[in-house]
Amino acid sequence: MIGFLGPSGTFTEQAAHSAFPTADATSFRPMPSIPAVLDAVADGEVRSGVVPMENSIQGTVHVTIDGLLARPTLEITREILLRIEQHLMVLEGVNGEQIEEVWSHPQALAQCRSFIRDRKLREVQFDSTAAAAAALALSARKDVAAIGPQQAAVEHGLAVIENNIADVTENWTRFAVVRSVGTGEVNTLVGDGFDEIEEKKTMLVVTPYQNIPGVLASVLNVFSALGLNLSWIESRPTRQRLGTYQFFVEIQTGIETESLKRSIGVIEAYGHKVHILGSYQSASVQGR
Ligand SMILES: O=C(O)C(=O)Cc1ccccc1
Repeated sequence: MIGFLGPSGTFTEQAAHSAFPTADATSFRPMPSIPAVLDAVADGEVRSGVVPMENSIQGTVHVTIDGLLARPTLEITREILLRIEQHLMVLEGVNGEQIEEVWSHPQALAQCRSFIRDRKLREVQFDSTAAAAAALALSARKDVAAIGPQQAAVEHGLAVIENNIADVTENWTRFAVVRSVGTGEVNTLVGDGFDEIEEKKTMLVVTPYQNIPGVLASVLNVFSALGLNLSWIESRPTRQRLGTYQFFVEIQTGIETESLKRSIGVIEAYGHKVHILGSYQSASVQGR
């Protein structure tokens, strides 16, 4: 079973199908929210879960990475890159002039900020793009539009009245495939829907021993001293004290690389905690 941020018609559903192209339709299970997907994987209710992690316009999906921090038994096994196109959809027969309010996932709303501001629309947040589309279909409201993928309109019987309404046309989202640590599913590397496989990457969560000045720099210096490239970095509050952070660091090499193992050893010797969140193939962009 593969859990994904549902209902049917989400971008995440496309990412899930692209991660598991040979799985049959009954293997995919829509879930109502990102935490629900992560819980289902942590509880063993589904073997894998697919969630959005980062967007090229809007940045990190904090619900996802905070959810990973809160569930240390989860690991990332794959990343999927998907090109995103946001469309405006309404009930059959409604036209653009009637719209006063837009419904969608916060990331989708943020990607269409100029469009929403120009038209002076109110925003209402939903757990996913397709959840907004489904709610609109049920509500029968003529003053509301949903924002999301074409597929959300198809699945929920809405009409797309405007295409490509995001602020930037080159809009990419990175999704993570997660599973419970040690459940034995092997990273499948070739022939599984990727156009191209490049290199490996490793995601670490570093919890500093003390949040002293320069702690992040000292950790990053270890990677640079050992010649390792970083592809992503993000800090999140520890939730214990204002101004204290944990760091996500994604390194452009696999966990089996000697210099990475050595870096982790040095950082741990400083007294910091290092959690390996996953080591996976770096995905090239899909859908070109
Ligand atoms: O998968 C979806 O449809 C979501 O609601 C999450 C999302 C939102 C915007 C871009 C990519 C994924």
